[in-house]
Amino acid sequence: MARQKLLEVKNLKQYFPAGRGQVVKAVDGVTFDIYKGETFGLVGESGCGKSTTGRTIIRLYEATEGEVLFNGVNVHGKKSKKELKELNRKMQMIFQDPYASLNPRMTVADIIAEGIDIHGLAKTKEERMQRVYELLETVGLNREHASRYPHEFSGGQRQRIGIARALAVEPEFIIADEPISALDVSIQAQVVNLIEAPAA
Ligand SMILES: Nc1ncnc2c1ncn2[C@@H]1O[C@H](COP(=O)(O)OP(=O)(O)OP(=O)(O)O)[C@@H](O)[C@H]1O
Repeated sequence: MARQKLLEVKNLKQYFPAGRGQVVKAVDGVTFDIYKGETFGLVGESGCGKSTTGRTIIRLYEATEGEVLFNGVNVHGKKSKKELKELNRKMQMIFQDPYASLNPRMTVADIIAEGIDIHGLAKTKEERMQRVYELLETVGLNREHASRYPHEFSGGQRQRIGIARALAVEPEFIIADEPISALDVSIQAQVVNLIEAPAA
C-alpha cells in the first residue's frame, strides 16, 4: 500500500521581531514530509529552531511564510471555528517544560479532561472520569492523583500529566518537544510504546 502523507511542511519560515527593525530568523525555509504511522525526529543544536518549527506547525504562531498541510489541508489558511477545533484535536503537542505547561489552578483530572470536554468525547461524568483514570494509569500515575494540583508533582510526573492530556483527545499527530527526557527509563519505554501503538 502506498504510504500516505500526514504532514507536509513547505519552505516554512518563522521570523520574530527583535527590536530596531531587526528580526530573529528562528525558522528559515524548512521543508519536510511526515507519513502516517511514521516517527519523525527533528535534530539540531540548541536554539536552531526545533521548538519554533513545532509550535508553528500547530499554529501556536502564524507562519511568516510557507505552508503546512495536514491531511492535505492548509493549517494556516482561513478556517471556520469548526475546522480549527478539529485541527486542534487532531494535532497535539507535548511540551518541553513540565513546569510551565500545566495550569496551576486546575486539578489533574480537569487538565486531562479539558480536551475531552471541549470535543464532547465522553457522554457521562462517569465515562469522563473513567477515561481520566485510564490515561493516568497509561502514563504510570494512578487515580488518586486525579484530584491533586500540578505543584504537588515532580517534573517527571508533570510531564506524564502533559502526555495524558495530549492522548486524551485521540490525536492523529503528536509533536513531542523532548517530552520524555524528564522521565525515568521504565516510564519512557511505557510512554513510547503507547505513542507507537496503532490506533484502534
Ligand atoms: N517567541 C519568540 N520571540 C523571539 N525569539 C524567539 C521566540 N521563540 C524562539 N525565539 C528564538 O528563536 C531561536 C530558535 O528557538 P527554538 O526554541 O525554536 O530553538 P530549539 O532548537 O528548540 O532550541 P532548544 O533545543 O534549546 O530547545 C532562538 O534564537 C530563540 O531565541
